[in-house]
Amino acid sequence: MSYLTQKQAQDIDQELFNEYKFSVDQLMELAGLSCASAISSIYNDKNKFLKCLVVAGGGNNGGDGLVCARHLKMFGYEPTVFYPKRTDKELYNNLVKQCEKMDIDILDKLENNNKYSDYHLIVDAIFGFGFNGEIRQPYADILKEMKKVEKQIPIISIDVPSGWNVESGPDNDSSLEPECVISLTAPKTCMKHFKGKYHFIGGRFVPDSLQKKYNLVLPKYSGCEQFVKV
Ligand SMILES: NC(=O)C1=CN([C@@H]2O[C@H](COP(=O)(O)OP(=O)(O)OC[C@H]3O[C@@H](n4cnc5c(N)ncnc54)[C@H](O)[C@@H]3O)[C@@H](O)[C@H]2O)[C@H](O)CC1
Ligand SMILES: [K+]
Repeated sequence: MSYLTQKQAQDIDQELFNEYKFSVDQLMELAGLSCASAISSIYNDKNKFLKCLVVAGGGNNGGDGLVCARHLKMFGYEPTVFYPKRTDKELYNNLVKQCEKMDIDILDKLENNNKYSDYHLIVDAIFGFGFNGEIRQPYADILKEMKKVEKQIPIISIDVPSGWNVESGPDNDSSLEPECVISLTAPKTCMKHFKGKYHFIGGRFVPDSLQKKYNLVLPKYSGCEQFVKV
């Protein structure tokens, strides 16, 4: 199977926008839908897994999380979004509005009466392939708190486990160990270090010609599925 460097992931992303003329909203919708679909294929028992906390960062990974929350709600879950630093751009403002109109709470803070342990699943949509350097606040503290509950509450990371170096993977004691990762387009090289239970590929929007250009060898999607298990 192919693994992408950070630059390859960014190049493919740019090519999808510039040469293939997709808009970011389109790809984000398919990415978020594939994540919610993969999640519901595994964590399908609503008696055990109902309340989901989607932790969203300020970039497109966070946008995927906002879309994923909306689809989780459609699929019968009770998602809440923790969005500590909102990005004031039309795309993200609209995604927030869509969630609010679907009665999904968007929180700026998690407090004593609303904490990680109140949820059955945590969706990590903080950083994807745009992550670089040392983790800055407030995300450094947030990731530490998520780390504390990862043995009790399954963490599902969208595209890249947040805080991992996109290429070299986990690099310190506070690196998350998600139970499930949904790699979008193709896994990044950090996923060679993944030791969790479930790895999916999602984001079914890469045309054959682009797949050939980058020599991507990936598991094949079946039928009309939005995700494929690795
Ligand atoms: N082609 C695809 O596969 C698509 C994937 N999508 C998703 O988009 C992300 C990549 O999005 P991008 O906006 O480029 O970057 P991120 O969201 O990963 O991160 C940027 C965000 O994070 C901040 N940041 C970066 N480093 C740090 C740090 N060390 N400390 C704190 N904050 C940091 C930065 O300032 C930005 O706010 C990809 O992974 C997929 O999830 C698209 O949705 C569709 C196409
Ligand atoms: K992530």
